[in-house]
Amino acid sequence: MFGLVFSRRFSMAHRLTAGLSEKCALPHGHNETVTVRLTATQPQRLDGAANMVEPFERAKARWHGWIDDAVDHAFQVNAADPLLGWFRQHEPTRAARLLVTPGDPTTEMLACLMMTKISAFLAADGGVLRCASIRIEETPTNSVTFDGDPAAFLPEGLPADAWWHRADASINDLGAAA
Ligand SMILES: Nc1nc2c(c(=O)[nH]1)N=C([C@H](O)[C@H](O)COP(=O)(O)OP(=O)(O)OP(=O)(O)O)CN2
Repeated sequence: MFGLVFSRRFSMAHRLTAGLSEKCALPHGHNETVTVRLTATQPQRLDGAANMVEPFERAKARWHGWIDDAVDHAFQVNAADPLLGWFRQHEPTRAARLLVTPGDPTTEMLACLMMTKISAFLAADGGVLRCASIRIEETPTNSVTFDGDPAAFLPEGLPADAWWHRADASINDLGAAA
C-alpha cells in the first residue's frame, strides 16, 4: 500500500511537572519535527492517468496549516499546571497560545493528541485518507513514534469533544471553560 509521508517543523516550549523528569520541570523549548504517514481508506490501483492517491497539496493543507498557525511557538502545558491560571489572569489573550494537555505535555502525549487531531481533519476532508502512523522528533536524539488507535492509549475519562477531537484550529478548551 502507498503511504504519503509529510514532515513539518515547529518550535515549542513546555515543562513537565509530574515529577518523572526534574530537569524538564522548568519551561524550555525544542525545535521539533512531526512526520505523519497517510494511507488510503480504500486502497486502489493507480488509474494510469493522474496516478495519485491524493494530491500532496490537498492531503497536507489543513494539517500543515494547523501546525504552522496554532502549534508553532505554542507553550505546551499540563491542564493542572498553575501557570495556566497565571496566564488566564494576567495575559488572557496569550492564553489562547497555550496547547493544553491532560497531564504532562510529553512527546508521547503529543503524538496521541496530534494523531487524533489529524484524524479529525482527514475525516472532515472526506475520509479519503487516514493517519497510519506519526513520529515526533523532540530533539535530534529523541523521537516518539505511534501507530494504532490513540484512544486506546490516552488516559481514560477524557472529554469526547476536547480540542484534539475537533477539526478546527483549537489547541485548548480554555474558551469553553471560561
Ligand atoms: N518518555 C519521555 N521522556 C522524556 C520526555 C518525553 O517527552 N518523553 N521529555 C523530556 C524533556 O522534554 C527533555 O527536554 C528532553 O529529553 P533529553 O533526554 O534531556 O533530551 P536531550 O536531547 O538533551 O538528550 P541527549 O541524550 O543529551 O541527546 C525528558 N524525558
